[in-house]
Amino acid sequence: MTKVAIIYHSGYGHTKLVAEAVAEGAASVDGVSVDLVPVEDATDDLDRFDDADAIIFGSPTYMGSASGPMTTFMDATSKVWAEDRWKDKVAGGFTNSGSMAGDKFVTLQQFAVLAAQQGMIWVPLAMKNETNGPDMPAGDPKGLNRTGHYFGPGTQSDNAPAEKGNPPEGDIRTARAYGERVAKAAIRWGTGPL
Ligand SMILES: Cc1cc2nc3c(=O)[nH]c(=O)nc-3n(C[C@H](O)[C@H](O)[C@H](O)COP(=O)(O)O)c2cc1C
Repeated sequence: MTKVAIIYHSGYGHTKLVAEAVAEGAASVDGVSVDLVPVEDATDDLDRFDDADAIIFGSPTYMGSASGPMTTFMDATSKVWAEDRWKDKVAGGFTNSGSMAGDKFVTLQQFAVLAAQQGMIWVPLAMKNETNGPDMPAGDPKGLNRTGHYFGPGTQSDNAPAEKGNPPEGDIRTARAYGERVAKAAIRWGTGPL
């Protein structure tokens, strides 16, 4: 069994919906089990991820960076770093925010740098923005990767309750596809030392 952990923070529920879509995509791959963990349960229980083959980090973008609870978690992983415990695990990340851009890229970069410090193997989204062709207007909520982030999903929700349609279906589909991609990458990368 290949194990994919998704560690996320969500203050108001929007990023949680994205995290659930990432989990759904990963779980759709044969032979993959998923551990979807709110960051509040992860920071003091880092041993939980010892046997994960892939770890995906998710956070809303708050004030142009990962949220406070997520950066507290990131600091706590220095214990793991000191012992190289996440070295050679596959890594990924996603963020959700209110604006189409909203400085989401900073949050994705934070996750990629965390992965690099931990010696992990980062998996980018590898998905074209479906909404800049002639068939769909830029940013169409039905489109895949409509915010044009390549590091990982950069989804957008309106300042309204988190529910079906907010974030919109295109972003949820993008998140599902990313979960599936990271799970497949974990299978390809393999589980044991060389
Ligand atoms: C403290 C705070 C800071 C925010 N900063 C940003 C920001 O820098 N860029 C942005 O696009 N949206 C920003 N937003 C909007 C949130 O990213 C947006 O509401 C998101 O959906 C929240 O996700 P959550 O429901 O998972 O907490 C901010 C919201 C809060 C509460």
